[in-house]
Amino acid sequence: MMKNAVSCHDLVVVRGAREVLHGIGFDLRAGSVTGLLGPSGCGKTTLIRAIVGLQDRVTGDISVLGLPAGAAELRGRIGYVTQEPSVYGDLTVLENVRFFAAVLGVAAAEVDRVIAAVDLTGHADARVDSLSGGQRSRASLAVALLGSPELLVLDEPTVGLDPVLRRDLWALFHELADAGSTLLVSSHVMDEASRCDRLLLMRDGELLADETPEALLDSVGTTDIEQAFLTLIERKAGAR
Ligand SMILES: Nc1ncnc2c1ncn2[C@@H]1O[C@H](COP(=O)(O)OP(=O)(O)OP(=O)(O)O)[C@@H](O)[C@H]1O
Repeated sequence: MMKNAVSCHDLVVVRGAREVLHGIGFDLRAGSVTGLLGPSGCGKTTLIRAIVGLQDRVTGDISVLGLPAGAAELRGRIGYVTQEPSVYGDLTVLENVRFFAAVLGVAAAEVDRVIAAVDLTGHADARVDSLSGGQRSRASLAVALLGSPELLVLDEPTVGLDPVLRRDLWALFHELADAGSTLLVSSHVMDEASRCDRLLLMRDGELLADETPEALLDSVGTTDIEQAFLTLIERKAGAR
């Protein structure tokens, strides 16, 4: 089995007139849930877009499931959920999922499974534009789960969700990882960090940490991820 689902080295990305990622490197172990955490604007979405092969002006190496990021053979092997819902508002949840299953050539039996996985069975016949924001993002997630992709990249999937749904979604992420998928989940909510197998902490286009939550807390002698993040920022400023 492949050890690393993603390997990045010396990743630099320029957007507009600015360099927004400044030489990032890390590996994502296959079958794990990695949290990509950092404040708004630090470059999480840019990094995610580079991994899924959608970002222009990328230099450095990114290997995804053993292939260069963006390779045509990766289509169907990666599920990507953006911050914007990617489902049609004028179709029901069921119609959306059936449509994307047909487009992707995924067995019809998968449709009910992915809707149940995101806990939308009770809303399967509701039009997406009548759902709450959190329900809409779960409908997008259901589509991303079609075909059981080996790599799932989720950009802030828990924004706006209540604590119970957040807990249930994190439980789902770990079930998917236990079944062999690799997940990269971005968030700017630090308290989600403890739910991850591993953390990438970002700030201003750089990685401040690439650790397990426990190792990160130990290394700065705190029990609070937010405090750990602040300490790392101070250490970095002191080292300059
Ligand atoms: N289309 C663009 N053109 C130029 N610069 C951009 C563009 N999109 C984003 N940026 C800049 O790139 C930087 C990283 O943005 P990015 O969206 O990756 O951050 P983020 O960490 O995902 O933020 P958020 O948590 O708010 O989604 C920001 O400084 C942003 O202003």
